[in-house]
Amino acid sequence: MPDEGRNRIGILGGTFNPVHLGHLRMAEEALEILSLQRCVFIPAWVPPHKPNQKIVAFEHRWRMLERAVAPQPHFRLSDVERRLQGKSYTLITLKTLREEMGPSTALVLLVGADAFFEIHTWWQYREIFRIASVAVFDRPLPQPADPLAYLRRHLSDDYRREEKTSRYVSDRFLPVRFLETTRLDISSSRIRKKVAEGKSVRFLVPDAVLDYIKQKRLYVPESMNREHEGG
Ligand SMILES: Nc1ncnc2c1ncn2[C@@H]1O[C@H](COP(=O)(O)OP(=O)(O)OP(=O)(O)O)[C@@H](O)[C@H]1O
Ligand SMILES: O=C(O)c1ccc[n+]([C@@H]2O[C@H](COP(=O)([O-])O)[C@@H](O)[C@H]2O)c1
Repeated sequence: MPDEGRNRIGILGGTFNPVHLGHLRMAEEALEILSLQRCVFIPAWVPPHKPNQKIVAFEHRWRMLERAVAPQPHFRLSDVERRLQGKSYTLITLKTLREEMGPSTALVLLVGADAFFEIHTWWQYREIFRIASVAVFDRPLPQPADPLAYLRRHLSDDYRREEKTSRYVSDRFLPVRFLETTRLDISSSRIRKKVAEGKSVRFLVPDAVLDYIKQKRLYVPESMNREHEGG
């Protein structure tokens, strides 16, 4: 179904371990550039591709997101992946949201370039491109990637660049857009590392998230937490 006249909702899934200003800026720019009604943040219950990573409890990631998202009128938080349990496959999430939101809503999946160029490894990834259009956000990548070659190789060789809109379109799948957005070289992994080393992460996460990290002593090595408890 074409997007015209439908509510357009941005879907930003992630581990959010923790949520940071890169995520929030991504949602803010998506609202503006893509004329979205709102942007929904979806913390993964079990991120499918991070099996060996130490991830803080869903409850902590949720509470940090609440603090980051709640003050923003066009941002929402969804517990759909908590309700679904098991591994958080994006296709299942999108299908569930489509049922919940109904056909008058057009879903726009928001992903960073690092995640996008791995999307061919996601579960039944082709189906994702039938349910949601995709918007890709600039992020420094280890190697330059060619969007058209990638789409043709992994999805359909009829993908082409529409000059007027600069979207990549196909007769079989929904459009994909690469956005020129503010590049913020902020990542959750770098934030966790800094906290573990006792360094400041102020101005990388919202103050309310920083307070939560400090209060719960998240990302601090176990040994230091033991020292803390011991006085
Ligand atoms: N600074 C950023 N700029 C653009 N996109 C981002 C940025 N940080 C995260 N994203 C995107 O947001 C989504 C969720 O990211 P995620 O929660 O895994 O954060 P992360 O910073 O990439 O985490 P980690 O460093 O632990 O891998 C992904 O699509 C990711 O590409
Ligand atoms: O569906 C999949 O197979 C799949 C594989 C890897 C990542 N994802 C989703 O991509 C989003 C970003 O994932 P991550 O691991 O970079 O935080 C998050 O919503 C994940 O659930 C989804």
